[in-house]
Amino acid sequence: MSKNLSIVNKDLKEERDKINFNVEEFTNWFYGGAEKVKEKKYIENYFLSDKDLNLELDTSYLSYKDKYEEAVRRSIVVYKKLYKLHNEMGGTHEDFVKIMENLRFTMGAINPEGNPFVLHFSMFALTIMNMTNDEQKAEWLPRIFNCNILGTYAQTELGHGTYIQRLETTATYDPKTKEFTLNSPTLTSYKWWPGNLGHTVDHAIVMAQLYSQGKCHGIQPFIVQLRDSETHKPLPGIDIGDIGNKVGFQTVNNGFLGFKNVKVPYKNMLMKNSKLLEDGTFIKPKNAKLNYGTMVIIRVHMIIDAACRIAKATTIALRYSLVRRQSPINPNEIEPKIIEHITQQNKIFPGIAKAVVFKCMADYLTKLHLSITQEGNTGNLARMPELHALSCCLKAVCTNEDAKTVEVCRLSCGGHGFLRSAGLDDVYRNSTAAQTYEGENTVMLLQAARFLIKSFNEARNGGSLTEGVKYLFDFIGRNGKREIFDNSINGILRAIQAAAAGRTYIAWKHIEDDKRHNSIEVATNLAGVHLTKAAELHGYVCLLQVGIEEIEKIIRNVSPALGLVFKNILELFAVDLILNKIGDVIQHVDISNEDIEKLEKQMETLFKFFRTSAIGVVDGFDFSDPIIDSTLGSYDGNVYENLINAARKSPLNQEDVNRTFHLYIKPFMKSNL
Ligand SMILES: CC/C=C\C/C=C\C/C=C\CCCC(=O)SCCNC(=O)CCNC(=O)[C@H](O)C(C)(C)COP(=O)(O)OP(=O)(O)OC[C@H]1O[C@@H](n2cnc3c(N)ncnc32)[C@H](O)[C@@H]1OP(=O)(O)O
Ligand SMILES: Cc1cc2nc3c(=O)[nH]c(=O)nc-3n(C[C@H](O)[C@H](O)[C@H](O)COP(=O)(O)OP(=O)(O)OC[C@H]3O[C@@H](n4cnc5c(N)ncnc54)[C@H](O)[C@@H]3O)c2cc1C
Repeated sequence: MSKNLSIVNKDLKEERDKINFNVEEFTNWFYGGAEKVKEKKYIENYFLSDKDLNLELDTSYLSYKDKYEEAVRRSIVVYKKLYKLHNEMGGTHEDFVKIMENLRFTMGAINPEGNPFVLHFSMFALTIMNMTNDEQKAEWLPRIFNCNILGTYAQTELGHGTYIQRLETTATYDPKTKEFTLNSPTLTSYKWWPGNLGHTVDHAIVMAQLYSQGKCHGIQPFIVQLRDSETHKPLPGIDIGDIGNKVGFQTVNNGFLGFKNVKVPYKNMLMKNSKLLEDGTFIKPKNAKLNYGTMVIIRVHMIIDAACRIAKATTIALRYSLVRRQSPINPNEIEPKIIEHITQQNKIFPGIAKAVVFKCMADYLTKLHLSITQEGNTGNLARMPELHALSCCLKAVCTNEDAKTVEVCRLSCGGHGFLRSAGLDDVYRNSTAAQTYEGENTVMLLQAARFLIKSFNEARNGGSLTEGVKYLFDFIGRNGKREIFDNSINGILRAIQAAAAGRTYIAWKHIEDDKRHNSIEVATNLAGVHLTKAAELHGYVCLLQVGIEEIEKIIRNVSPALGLVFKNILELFAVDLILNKIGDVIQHVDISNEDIEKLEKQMETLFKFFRTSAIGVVDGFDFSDPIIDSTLGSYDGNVYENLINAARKSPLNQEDVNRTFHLYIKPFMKSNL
């Protein structure tokens, strides 16, 4: 499945012949074991080989409406097969999760501009699983699982996406009728953005301000039916539609939604956290932020998505760079593969290292999320703020890096990178969307910075700190002295920690100084730029720290040859990071010009070593041709044939002369103006 049968370009073959580690061993690590790789390949093939999907059709040439309709048609083909496969596998919940995990990438190949049902299977189902009581689970989960109802997560409004405390949709409870009445009192209270909302789903989790006994009790989740289950017509009082063309996500069917006196039964308020008694008495949850739980889960999931988008983009950029020849380095020699230009290596190799380190972070964060959620289920919510801060911080840092890296990969493919058939545009659109959805990245960094400032205060007062921020003690302990740089991986980590702690101190001091003339809130706003920089640096500390810990474990468990590749990757990540953050480092670390020159030289040495492993690593990401979906990044490297074949499929090329010639061009040319 992963390799097509055409003859591989000789330049690419020559590269693969030189790989000095076992690519399959790397793939097994990336997907969590040989069994998981087998499963992935099976599931991918199971879906992608279905002729009913009609994947030959290039949907990018279709109209907005046709794209959506084709995406719905294809999704239904997939979901029917999903349930068939699930039954064949044994029908357990674990089987379902296994298929869904693998389907995530396959779905990208099937609906490159987004899945019109993605919210049903992610945020809608997750909210019902995590925020309902037992009775509600029993009522809703089977209907959701069987797709008897389809739903989305409707939180954001025209006027508010970030500051969700000020959402305006109201849900007013009447104990006499035991119903809520939902209203959108203003234009800005219209729900705006929820994926799949426009014309696809018939239900939604709606976040609305709960009013009971004359008081507002803040935003609460309600499950609301929006469309008739037979006719799919909007129910009375529901004003609903699609929000129109976007930068990407064209087939996700993001929608708008307004309510006018819509009645919702008492049992439809999700009651695991906050509770409303039938008489209208409100019972507060243990922590008001428990209702934000679905956002936290999705932010955690977004790290692996970022890793995989980078892996895909670097696969395309590297394979292309190994077959594209241009510009002799020595004037009398043949034109080299463009990867021989060291600037090209500088564009692509650090990206490959980021994909690997982000994958380590995704695994770490998934485990942390599980353990903190389990603690939460026993009533211990102490580590919720830590998880919130970490997931916000890494969501922002990883998706920012993701969008930047994917764009650099596009640029590294020169003009051909600008073609849709190169496959980098959809990856970029998804990356840049991820910078905004599930919490805008600046806002996410500011949330993480709140935790950093609190921890800094704690450290100053001799309190205790969570593991990930203990480096703040080192900064305080140095008492104004700079960290001395040493050129080892741990030395680089300490330097980034010193930069993060130093920037946290600058932000803290800024706030303390401003507090003399302003409120703490105003002072915090004025320190905003420092706060976001501190949180960003903290994100890099976490990535490097987890990267070091995880890769040390990996090296102990893989063959020596692959171990060397991992060591090389970790060093690439670390040296690239410190060189990119050198301004911040210089402020807080005793690092000389010679040290910096040494780091720059080290980067060149690392590139030299990685030059032979790079193709093995990207092949090891194991994206099959249908998933990579790129004229420049196919396994065989036959880019020029792929490009001309793709161009010939342009709708304009289906006839020699376009009608506009006779209609407009010829009369214009003959008119003598
Ligand atoms: C697997 C498949 C994956 C995805 C599907 C793929 C594609 C689908 C595509 C897109 C889906 C996109 C879906 C969406 O975008 S849904 C909408 C998402 N919206 C947001 O993310 C909104 C962002 N805003 C917020 O999250 C909050 O407003 C806030 C910025 C966190 C601020 O909240 P607020 O109540 O106003 O809090 P503050 O008064 O500012 O107090 C902060 C205080 O609260 C603590 N806090 C906040 N959140 C949490 C939490 N979740 N857990 C624990 N604690 C929390 C925070 O730490 C701080 O504490 P202090 O002690 O400092 O006061
Ligand atoms: C592709 C896509 C899919 C989406 N899917 C869904 C969905 O399924 N369901 C759903 O409910 N929502 C969805 N959303 C909405 C999304 O979650 C919000 O757009 C996002 O949380 C950002 O909020 P906003 O649009 O209000 O941005 P704003 O908050 O208006 O941001 C505008 C600017 O203001 C700045 N800003 C705002 N507040 C602060 C602050 N406190 N401090 C400093 N700067 C600030 C931001 O940094 C930014 O630069 C989706 C959005 C997109 C783009």
